[in-house]
Amino acid sequence: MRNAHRVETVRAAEAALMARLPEGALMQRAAAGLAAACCSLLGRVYGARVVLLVGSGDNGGDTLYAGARLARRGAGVTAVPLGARVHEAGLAALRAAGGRVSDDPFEALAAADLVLDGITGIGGRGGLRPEAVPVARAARGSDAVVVAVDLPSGIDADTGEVSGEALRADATVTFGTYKPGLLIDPAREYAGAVRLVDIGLGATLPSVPDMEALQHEDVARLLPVPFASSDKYRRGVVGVVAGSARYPGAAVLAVAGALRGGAGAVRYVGPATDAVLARFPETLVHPGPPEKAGRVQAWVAGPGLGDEPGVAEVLASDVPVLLDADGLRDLSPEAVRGRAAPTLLTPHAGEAAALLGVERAEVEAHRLWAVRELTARFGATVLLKGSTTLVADPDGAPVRANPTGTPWLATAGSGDVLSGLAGSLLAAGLPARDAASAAAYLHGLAARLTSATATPVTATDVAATLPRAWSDVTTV
Ligand SMILES: NC(=O)C1=CN([C@@H]2O[C@H](COP(=O)(O)OP(=O)(O)OC[C@H]3O[C@@H](n4cnc5c(N)ncnc54)[C@H](OP(=O)(O)O)[C@@H]3O)[C@@H](O)[C@H]2O)[C@@H](O)CC1
Ligand SMILES: [K+]
Repeated sequence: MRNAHRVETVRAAEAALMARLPEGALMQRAAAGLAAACCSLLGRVYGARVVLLVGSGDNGGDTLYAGARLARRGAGVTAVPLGARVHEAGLAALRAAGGRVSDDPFEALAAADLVLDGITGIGGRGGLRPEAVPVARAARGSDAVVVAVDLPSGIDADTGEVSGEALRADATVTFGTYKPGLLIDPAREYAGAVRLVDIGLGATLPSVPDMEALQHEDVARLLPVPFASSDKYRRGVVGVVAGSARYPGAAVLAVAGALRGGAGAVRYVGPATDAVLARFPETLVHPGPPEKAGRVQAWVAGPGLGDEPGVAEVLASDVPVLLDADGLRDLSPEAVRGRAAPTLLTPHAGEAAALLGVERAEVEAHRLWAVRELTARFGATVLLKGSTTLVADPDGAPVRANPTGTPWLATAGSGDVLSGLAGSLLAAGLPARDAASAAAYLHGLAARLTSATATPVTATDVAATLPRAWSDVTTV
C-alpha cells in the first residue's frame, strides 16, 4: 500500500520524532536520501552541473545539504536563492563543500544537467510566486533533469490542486510519506516519478493514513478466489441493466467487464439481449424488468441505458447496486440514502458536476473535494473517474487514488467495462470501496498492458486484456 498523509499529520509526526533525535537529524536523513536519488538519476556525479533553486524554508535547507553532498562527490553545484531568507546552515555547508551561489538563475540553468526544486515544500501556500515563475519555466525548458524536493513547488500538498503555476518535475523525491497531492491530479502530473525516502517517520505517523493507493499485492489480496465447493451462485451473480436500442454496445461492454470480474454468472436485463448473446453466449439474459429476472448478488445499472427503465427497480432491491452513466442522471440523494445495502456511484467529471450542480472544470480542479462531497451527499461509495480515479467511502475510510490510470482510457465505452467489472466484484462479495478500487486498478492496468506498444486502445481491447491484468496482479 502506498500511504499518504496530510501536512498537518506530517508536521505532528515530525515534531514527535524530532523530540527523540539530535537537532538537524531529520534534515540530514532527508538530504542524504535526496542526494542518493540524484546520484542514481545522474549516473556520473563527478563533473555534473547541478543547480539548486532555493526558497526561504526547510525545503531549501534539504536542497542545500543535498547539494553539499553532491559537491563533495565532485559535482559543480550552484545555488540560486529565490526567497527573502535562506537556510543559513545549509548554505554554509554548501559553500564549505565547494558549492557557489549565483543570482542569475537563467545563466545557471542554461548549462545544468540536474535541477533541484527546493523553492517550497509542505510549507508552500498557493502557486509559485511571480518571481519564481520564469525560473521554473526556464528549468522546465532546459535540458536538465528536474527533481522536485518533497513535492513540486506550487502544488497543494493536501488536495492536489494547483492554483496558478507550479514547477513541472521529471521526478519527485518525497520524505517520510507520500503527500495526497502527489497522488491526485492535476498536481500528480507535475511530480513525475515519485520516490519515497524513509526518514524514520513511520514510527510516529498514525497507522491509518489520510489517503492511500493500492499496489499489486493489495489488489491480489482483494480479488476473489473460487473454492473447490464454489458453484456459480456462491461465486455471485451480477445483474447488468444496460443498453438501449440506441446504445446496444454499452450493454455488450458492461457484460464484457462483468464476465471478467470473478462473479460466477452474469445476468443481462434489457433490450440488447441479441447483441449480448451474439458476443457472449455464456450470459443469462432476460428482457426485464429486473425484479423478474432472477436472483443476483449485485446490480449494475446505467451504461447506455438512455431512457429505458430499471434504475428505480434495482435501487429498490436489497443487494449492492452500482450506478453509472444514465443511471446517474437526475439521481436524487434520497433515492440512495435510504438503501440498506451498499450503493456505488461511478461518475466521470461531467456526471459528477451535474450531480453536484457545478461546472465540470470545478470538479476537475478539485477532485478530492468533489468525490468527498458526493459521498457525503449521497451516503454512497463514489468512484470518480478521470486522470486519477478516486474512491471515497461514506464511513470515512482513507480516500483511495488509483495509480494505474493512463490517458488511453479516455475512450468510448471504457467506463461501461469498468462498471461491469466493479459490479462483478461487488457480486463476488467485495465491500463497495474494495470492489471500486480493485476494479479501477485492473482496468487501468489492462489499458496500460494493451497500450504498451503506444497504440490507441479500444474499450473492447481493455475488456479482453482484463484476464492478463488479473494474472499480472495475482502472480507476483
Ligand atoms: N516535516 C518533515 O517531516 C520534514 C520536513 N523537511 C523539509 O521541510 C519542508 C518544510 O519546510 P518549511 O516548513 O520550512 O516550509 P517550506 O515548504 O520550506 O516553505 C516555507 C516558506 O516558503 C515561503 N513560501 C510559502 N509559499 C510560497 C510560495 N508559493 N512561493 C514561494 N515561497 C513561498 C514562506 O516564507 P515567506 O517567503 O512567506 O517568508 C514559507 O515560510 C518539507 O517540505 C521538507 O522538505 C525535512 O527537512 C525533514 C523532515
Ligand atoms: K519543492
